[in-house]
Amino acid sequence: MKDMTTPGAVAVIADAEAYARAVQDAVRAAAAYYAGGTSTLDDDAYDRLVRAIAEWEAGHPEDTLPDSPTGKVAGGAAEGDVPHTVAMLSLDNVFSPQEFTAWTASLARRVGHDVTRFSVEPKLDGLAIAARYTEGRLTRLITRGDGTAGEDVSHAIGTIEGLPDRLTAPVTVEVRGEVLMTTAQFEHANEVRTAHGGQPFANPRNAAAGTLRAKDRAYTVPMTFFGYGLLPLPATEPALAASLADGAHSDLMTLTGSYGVNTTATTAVPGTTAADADAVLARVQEIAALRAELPFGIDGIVIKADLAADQRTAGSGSRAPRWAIAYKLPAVEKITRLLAVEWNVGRTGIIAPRGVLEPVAIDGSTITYATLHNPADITRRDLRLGDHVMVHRAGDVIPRIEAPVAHLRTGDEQPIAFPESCPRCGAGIDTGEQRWRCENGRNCHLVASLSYAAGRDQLDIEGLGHTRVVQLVEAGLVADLADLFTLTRDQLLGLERMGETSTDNLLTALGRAKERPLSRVLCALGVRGTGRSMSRRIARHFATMDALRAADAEAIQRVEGIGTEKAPSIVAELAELAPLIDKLAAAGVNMTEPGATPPSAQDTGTATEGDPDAPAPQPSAAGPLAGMAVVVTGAMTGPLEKLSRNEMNELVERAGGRASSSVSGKTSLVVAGEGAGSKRTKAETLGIRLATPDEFALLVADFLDLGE
Ligand SMILES: NC(=O)c1ccc[n+]([C@@H]2O[C@H](COP(=O)([O-])OP(=O)(O)OC[C@H]3O[C@@H](n4cnc5c(N)ncnc54)[C@H](O)[C@@H]3O)[C@@H](O)[C@H]2O)c1
Ligand SMILES: [Zn+2]
Repeated sequence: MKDMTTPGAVAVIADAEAYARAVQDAVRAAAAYYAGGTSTLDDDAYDRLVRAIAEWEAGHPEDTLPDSPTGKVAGGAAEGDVPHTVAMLSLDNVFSPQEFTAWTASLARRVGHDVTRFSVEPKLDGLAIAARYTEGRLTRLITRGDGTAGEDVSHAIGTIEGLPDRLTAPVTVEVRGEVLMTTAQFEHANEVRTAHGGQPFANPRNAAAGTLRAKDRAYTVPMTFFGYGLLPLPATEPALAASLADGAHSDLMTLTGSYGVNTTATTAVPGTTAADADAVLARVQEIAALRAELPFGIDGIVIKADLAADQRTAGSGSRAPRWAIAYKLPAVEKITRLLAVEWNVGRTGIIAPRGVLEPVAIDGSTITYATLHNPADITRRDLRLGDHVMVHRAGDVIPRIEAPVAHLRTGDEQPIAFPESCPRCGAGIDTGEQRWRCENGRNCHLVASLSYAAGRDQLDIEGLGHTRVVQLVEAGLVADLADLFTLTRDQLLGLERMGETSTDNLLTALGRAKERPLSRVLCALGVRGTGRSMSRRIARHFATMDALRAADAEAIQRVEGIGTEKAPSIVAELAELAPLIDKLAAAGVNMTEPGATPPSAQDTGTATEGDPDAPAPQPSAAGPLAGMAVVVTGAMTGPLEKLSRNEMNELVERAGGRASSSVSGKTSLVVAGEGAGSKRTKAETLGIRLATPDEFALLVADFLDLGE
């Protein structure tokens, strides 16, 4: 049972000792939950635990512990010293239309006839409170406590919207209802609380519970009340007392509203009445559908026999009335772990953190990401990597991380690193606002793609660094890759810090870039799923951009490493890039791969002849590496010293081989330079041919200076 505190752990109780521990865990969780602390369990986990406890108790009634949560209001975790005149009970639950229909049938048996008037109200997710009015004046606020007595929280009078200090009539009555925080109130409360150095609350319910019970706080934060009960007090005027005792629930709510108190009737999903189970279920669906848009949380729908006579006949148990039921909606909050934080750059340059979660099922879908709003929010909530976090997801709303469950920290949690430069384009970050923004703003994406295209492994345009790219974009001279190649001398000279020499150097570099092989151009275009080596393979296979663009998905699949999934997306992306490719070609950019020949008609996939199962044609079947899979590892020396790993791979492919990064049984040759480690060892174990950089240079000597 050690796992009991682990969220999501399924509780199966094996023996008396495990049972005792389960009871203790549940009592501790409930105590935190009702006091506004952070429970280490989400509601589903708590409910599972209590169900397991109840199951064990059913088999061992004589061993049931007195502090067991079963059958008690608030699981026995709350208490108080102000007695209630009438017990304040909890509610039993149903989870499906079938269970609900079964409940109405059992209710009908109890009262001796079909109930023909139900009230249907949202189940507000806050905490129950009794508000005592003496001659129209609010005199006392009491929590539900253990159901028979609650805690006096009158200090909160005046901080709860919808619960006026004075009623519109001088009546002596008790209004019962739910105190909650709306989403807006919750956000405000957490801001105020953290500004005072406190830990943020996990969720609005938690915040309402904590706020209501806190005395002598340096600040107050507003909450909201919605009434769902009206009863007489000992001092109530007898005629009123009698009419309250006999009033239908829905009529009492109308009366409560007329006193000036908020009721569920004033919510976006007002309480209504329904004549039978089908009508109730239809209303349940309506309320459930609106859940995600409500300005406050609901965790279900409460259905009550509306007429006082039916309520009286049905009666109540020790924990819940028999004339009312909660139709529970799926939990929208679960506890899971925060594994990593990613920083995504949006269209306008906003840099937003996103939490990567240990996958968790919430309301039928598996959640793996959740928004973290902004960096200030992360700091404010003191979130760390590895933290258990409460994740909230309702409807189609983007899941969000609410708060860390600080109790579950092990000490291994790590601080979350904030980026120092834009993760997409590398520019500085404007951190002046809550939401961080790339200094390139809307140009971020363009700057990033141009900088990438100009990079050493792509078009290798010397002198076109990040700053220069930003300058060109900001001056409005370049709106896409092709614009680079039509820049004029005058345009460049017109830029700040751009003298004659830099201008001429850049123009020369651009001229050289136009001559790069097709593989480099493809890579520069940044087609998804085609990195450097894939671009090389495609270029060698098709030899010309025209041949490539004429190819359909089937033809593209003939390139080794391109499967049925990648092929169509490459075709689609090339079609999307068509205007840019045309523009590049018109600007004089080379669109052919030296040394390669276009596939013959039967290889384009459009022809009907040829064996469709034939293996992909090997690139440059003639080279010394024809048909070989080559892995390069370690530092190159001798004539190969200056070559980057990418250039080495290009060399391999020019010589007819296929460059690969990992050693396997299919590897034909491993070029092992200085400091080659595990790949060399693996090659030796597998008996794969090894070559030193010098040996390899000799082998491919004819192809060595073919490049740029
Ligand atoms: N996470 C934890 O550690 C933990 C611990 C204890 C309890 N819980 C959760 O609390 C729930 C059980 O709590 P409970 O017994 O306090 O209450 P409940 O939520 O099951 O139902 C009873 C309560 O519903 C409220 N309510 C809202 N709208 C109402 C309406 N229109 N009419 C009447 N009542 C309305 C009242 O406050 C009433 O007391 C479970 O869902 C459980 O998961 C969680
Ligand atoms: Zn950027």
